[in-house]
Amino acid sequence: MKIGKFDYINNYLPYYYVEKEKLAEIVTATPKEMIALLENRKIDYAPIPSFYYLKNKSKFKRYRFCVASNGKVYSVIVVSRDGKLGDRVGITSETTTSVNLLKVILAERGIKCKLVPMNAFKADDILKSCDSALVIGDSALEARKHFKVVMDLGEEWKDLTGYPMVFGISASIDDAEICDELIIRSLRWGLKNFNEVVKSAVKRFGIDEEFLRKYFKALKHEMDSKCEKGLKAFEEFCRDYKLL
Ligand SMILES: C=C(O[C@@H]1C=C(C(=O)O)C=C[C@H]1O)C(=O)O
Repeated sequence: MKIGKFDYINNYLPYYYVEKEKLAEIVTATPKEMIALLENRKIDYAPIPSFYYLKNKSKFKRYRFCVASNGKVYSVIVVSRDGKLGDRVGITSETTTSVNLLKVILAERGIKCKLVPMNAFKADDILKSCDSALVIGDSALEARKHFKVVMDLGEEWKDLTGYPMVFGISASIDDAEICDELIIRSLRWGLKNFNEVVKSAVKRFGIDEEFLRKYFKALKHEMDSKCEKGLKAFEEFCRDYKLL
């Protein structure tokens, strides 16, 4: 069985044990690439953007492994030079879920601005022609160092609904329960051996250890009843605003 993994630090902990023990073939890709890999049956199971899952529910089975946060997520953010949103918000080419989440948040807050889809994923590039930038994953972690965070979308969602935000959800076309069991087992191993995983990630990515600990603790990787409610609320908002 081939298992997809987001090419982001946010997938490092849950896959650490599987990769260390070589328990499965892992294929890394961006969230958008992952959809194509799964649909073309190049892989058997993977996290995919939750918005895409909601749009194509009948095509997929879904599982417990997810990429979520109950409050601040740190890696799905709008950044700018002056800390203001401005009129033109450039949207990273990597997102499927978060751009729709941003639409919901702006509409709920009554904020009007132009969302500009970009052919770029780094804040540096997006901010050349936009006032602010929605960035995700590792590019967001990098952007935090150089720009001001205008919004953390995990935090905004929690303020709006009281629920966690599920950004990505594991899915398959054919039955892949066995893959989900493996990743959940690996996730639990990672949480139990948190220090080893953090030390290894610091070495690999050269990120500040204190920040990494905070980041890994903020991420939720296993669906529970609160995440289910969060996902349902997101689906309802998206329907209300005709995004789905
Ligand atoms: C939590 C994150 O959310 C990501 C956001 C996605 C999207 O906007 O489509 C897809 C997958 C998630 O990994 C992140 O980028 O760190």
